[in-house]
Amino acid sequence: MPAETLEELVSLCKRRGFIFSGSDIYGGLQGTYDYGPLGVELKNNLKAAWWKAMVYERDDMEGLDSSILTHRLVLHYSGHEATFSDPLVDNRISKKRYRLDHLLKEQTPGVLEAVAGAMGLSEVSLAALVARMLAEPERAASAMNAAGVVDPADGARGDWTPPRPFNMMFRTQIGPVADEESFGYLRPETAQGIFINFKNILDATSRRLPFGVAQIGKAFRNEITPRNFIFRVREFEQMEIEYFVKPGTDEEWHQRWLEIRLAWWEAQGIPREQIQVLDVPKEDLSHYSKRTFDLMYNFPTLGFEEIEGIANRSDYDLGSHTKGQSGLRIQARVMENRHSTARLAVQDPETKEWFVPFVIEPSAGVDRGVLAILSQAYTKERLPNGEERVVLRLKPHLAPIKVAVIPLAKNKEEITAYARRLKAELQALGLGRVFYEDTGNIGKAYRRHDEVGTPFCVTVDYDTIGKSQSGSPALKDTVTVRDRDTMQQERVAVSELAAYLQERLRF
Ligand SMILES: Nc1ncnc2c1ncn2[C@@H]1O[C@H](COP(=O)(O)OP(=O)(O)OP(=O)(O)O)[C@@H](O)[C@H]1O
Repeated sequence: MPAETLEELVSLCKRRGFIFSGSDIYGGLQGTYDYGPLGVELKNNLKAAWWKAMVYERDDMEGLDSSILTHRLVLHYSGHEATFSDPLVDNRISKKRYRLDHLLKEQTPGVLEAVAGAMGLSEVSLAALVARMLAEPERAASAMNAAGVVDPADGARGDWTPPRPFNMMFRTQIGPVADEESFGYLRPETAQGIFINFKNILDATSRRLPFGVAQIGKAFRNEITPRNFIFRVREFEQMEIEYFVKPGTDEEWHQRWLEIRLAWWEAQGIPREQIQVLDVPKEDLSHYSKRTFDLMYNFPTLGFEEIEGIANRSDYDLGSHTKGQSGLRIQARVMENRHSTARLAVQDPETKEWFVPFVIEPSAGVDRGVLAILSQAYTKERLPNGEERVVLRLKPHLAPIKVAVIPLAKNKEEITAYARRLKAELQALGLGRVFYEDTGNIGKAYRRHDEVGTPFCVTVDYDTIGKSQSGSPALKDTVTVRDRDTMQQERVAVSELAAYLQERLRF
């Protein structure tokens, strides 16, 4: 059974070194987290699993690592300067600041209906209500104050300001001269780096449609209220694919990518039934989207929330960034581009006509993925002896530590030397992290490794070195291998150990 509350995960993550609050020793920096010794392994393994399945195992993909610092014009023509904003509202009494849709979601149905009624809406669709409130901010403030919208921080009625859009991009000075012209942005999504490199990639690889470009990297959003641990943060990582297709084939590819991505999450240990596919209502779609499926994972405490969006971005992005827009019959509504130096289009091999490809974009959050995988793997079990054990049932390829090598006696030189040698040999196999564990008694070591998801513990004992009083000489050069999930122990010859582990850890 997955974790029941977010709190138990937060506690495990801190205690065992998966995730720490950012800038913690100076009081913390809201919306930032640091991945600790085990967290960095889990996160790297998740990214490697994505890259392997989405790039190496397909024949229609290329990779990219574009820069985080982004030219202002990229985010101007992408539409982010004008529209990448969330609705912000302040409570004059508590001085707290909220994202309007989040604030409204926390109100009782009665209060919500009263706000909607005062805004002249009969039905309460949150997206429509927020849009109306931003269009008429003064009326919205009166509506909220009259309806008694409460501040979730203290449960008291607030005195609300008119809502206003708040752009979520981090603007930063670039270069030594601090004038109005010398600024750029930290990218709010990795996607734009792919679009602006479309021609470079095409020229370098001679790809033909359909093909995709994959990228993993940091993205930054100045979220109004970062919250829920690593679920909503200001600095996070995305794993994004921009898959370029011929217009007219986009809807079919959109469906195909939905299936591919659900199967991938399943292979990472997230069963299909724990994910709801939300066909995002028209009024909630981003400015570039023709249609979007959100994959919503059933998080403890939070309920169903997005881990990945799969959008049909039409020809909006390449159409926005291309030069010579007028000759390309672009279908999306795009801003006139007066600056681009590249034609981001392809030629139809038969008609010889130039056109702008459509884009299907599966965009997954690494951090939300890590949280979902931890939630799903977290299990509390009652053992036959009445004790409780916490075990992270991670898929072995995601486990931060693949194998722990444990000397039974930490003061017996022959045993520790043997264990160290074995650790080095196993490490050389390239399985991932192999850990030399001599920090406690064997029972404690097993429990520690259960809790962090280590699939195998290998114990070197007196039998291994041929010095057991009761054991048989045949046990020399054998070790016990304990399985995390079944807790069964097997005696395995050291000469066969590499093959034994390789078979079970292959993915
Ligand atoms: N603030 C954030 N913190 C962590 N991950 C994020 C954040 N914003 C987006 N992501 C991740 O990036 C993915 C793609 O970004 P997208 O723009 O579709 O998110 P979004 O729809 O804005 O998310 P939300 O509606 O939850 O703010 C999301 O599915 C999510 O996994």
